[in-house]
Amino acid sequence: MSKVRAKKHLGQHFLCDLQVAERIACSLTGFGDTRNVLEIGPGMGVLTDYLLEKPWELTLIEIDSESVSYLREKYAGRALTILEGDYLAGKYRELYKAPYAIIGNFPYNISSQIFFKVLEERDRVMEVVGMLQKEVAERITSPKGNKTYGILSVLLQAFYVAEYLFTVPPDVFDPPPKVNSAVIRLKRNSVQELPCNEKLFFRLVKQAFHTRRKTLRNALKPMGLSEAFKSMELLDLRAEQLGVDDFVYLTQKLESSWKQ
Ligand SMILES: C[S@@+](CC[C@H](N)C(=O)[O-])C[C@H]1O[C@@H](n2cnc3c(N)ncnc32)[C@H](O)[C@@H]1O
Repeated sequence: MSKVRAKKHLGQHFLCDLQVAERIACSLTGFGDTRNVLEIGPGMGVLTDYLLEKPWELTLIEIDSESVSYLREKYAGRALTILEGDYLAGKYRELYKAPYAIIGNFPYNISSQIFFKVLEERDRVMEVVGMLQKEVAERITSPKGNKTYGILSVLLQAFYVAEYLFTVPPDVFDPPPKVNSAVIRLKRNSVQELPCNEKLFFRLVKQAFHTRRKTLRNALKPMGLSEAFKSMELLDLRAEQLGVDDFVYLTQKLESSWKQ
């Protein structure tokens, strides 16, 4: 089997260090009694080899047809499902009726989009182990008050416990990326539904960080604030100073101020 040619536009940087691959694969814990695992972007299967040693019901989704042919040949006769397609376009509600986990050395050009998709699927996705650019990994796992704290930190931390596991240097990939990478893990928390209008919560968080240097009173102006809402002291702060609970509280207050 000849190797797959790395295609830049698909974010293909193949992991060559088997110890790192094993460490990533072993970071998946099966949290929430989940046995169904979806690997995004398996490439030539460096993580897949280790995942196959575990008791997972494994499905791979890979956009690159050359990789898919390679994988079909490599894993012929093995108990796993290989799908060719774009993870972002997939309908996983049909594929998975039960909870599932996601793992991958993600294509860095779409790693934020992958996590927004995870948020859409949050009622089913129990655990995520992913390698991505270090900068995005820091953003997702950042606590409030940090410069890197942003939209994905708040939205994901509302529904998941986020951990930064370890940093990975560029020289373990072929071809090496220009940036450092990091592996993170998300585990679903016990929040089924936030105690506020969730659609409005998502809108408010995005609006708050849109102009993150402004106080919330100014940043949230486009949402149509009543005088009573504007007088709240919390609005003297900037978005990066607020935790998930503060955003929930603001959402509740904003919605009730519109009803008055
Ligand atoms: C960084 S490489 C990782 C490959 C392999 N897992 C490894 O560690 O060597 C990212 C992989 O994601 C695939 N990919 C890119 N965009 C994708 C998408 N939208 N859906 C599914 N796979 C995608 C690429 O073809 C590539 O194989």
